[in-house]
Amino acid sequence: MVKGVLQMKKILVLHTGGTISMSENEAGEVIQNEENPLLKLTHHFDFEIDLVVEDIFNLPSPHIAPQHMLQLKNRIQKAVNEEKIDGVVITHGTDTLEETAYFLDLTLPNNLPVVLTGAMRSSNEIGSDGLHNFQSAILTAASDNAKDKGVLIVMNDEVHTARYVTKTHTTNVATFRTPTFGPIGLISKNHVLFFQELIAQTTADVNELTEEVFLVKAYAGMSPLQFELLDHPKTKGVVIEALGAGNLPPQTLPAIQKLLDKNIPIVLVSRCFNGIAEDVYHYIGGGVELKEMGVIFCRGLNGQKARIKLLIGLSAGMHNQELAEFVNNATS
Ligand SMILES: NC(=O)C[C@H](N)C(=O)O
Repeated sequence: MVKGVLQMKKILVLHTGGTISMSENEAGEVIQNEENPLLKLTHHFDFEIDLVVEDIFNLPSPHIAPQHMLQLKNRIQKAVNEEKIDGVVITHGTDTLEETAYFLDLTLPNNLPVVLTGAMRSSNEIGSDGLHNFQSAILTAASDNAKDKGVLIVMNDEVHTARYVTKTHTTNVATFRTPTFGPIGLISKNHVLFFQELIAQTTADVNELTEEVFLVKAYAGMSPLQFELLDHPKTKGVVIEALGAGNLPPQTLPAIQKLLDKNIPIVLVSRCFNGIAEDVYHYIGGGVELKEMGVIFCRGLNGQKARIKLLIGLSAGMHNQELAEFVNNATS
């Protein structure tokens, strides 16, 4: 590098598939492409950022599994160690984007910006949001202010954290929201502006993944049968989206106790869209009783992210108290 000359930022772009890389056919169906249309469109960008582009997968995001997330983590770690990159952008289908983002948030120790984005309208639809979101994600990944903020999601001119963002609408371009406290930043034209940041969390390195961590949702009159069926040698952990502040129908308790007696960790979040689950209610099936039974309360995460956290804790070899503290998500 010549002294006094600013070096161009180098951003690793990993395309994984999703609507952002798809097109609509004549029948109005959204289909996969052999070649990512974004590759042909980047000449529209007028910033000087060196993009190192890789089609790591070409999958609709319902086909993405924790094994793919692990592959992404390993690829990013390799780039950090060997390729002198300044940031990473991952394009991804939106259906499971929050799970991949949170997996990376929990497993990548570095402070480098890692930004995920996607699209709600495919590449040839009127008002397609893919190229714009891609550009915003690149600008964010190249921003010095995006360092040390954990993994970020950039969609529709907003910057959200992997920890608390969620997909809230099936089709609307403003689908990604953080119900608890909103986005942490905004994209205003080509400027990335941050307004708040999260308290740091514990990360865990994983090289292999535990299988069979389940997610179940509670409902009025819930049958204990669902928990009885989970009493299986392959079951490694269960996350329950409980009612309200963290309560369950009383008839489910004996089956849950049986799982706990077998040392299967049971993690509880709320099925509510907003707020945290806590041991507030003291009646049969209330949070106080569930906590006394040994159910782990996970604060503020939704069910799918609590499942990723339990999966990572178990995969990192954590048990009992250590696992409970990791999954609890408490910072005080
Ligand atoms: N908007 C999208 O990307 C949704 C698509 N079904 C996916 O997740 O791959």
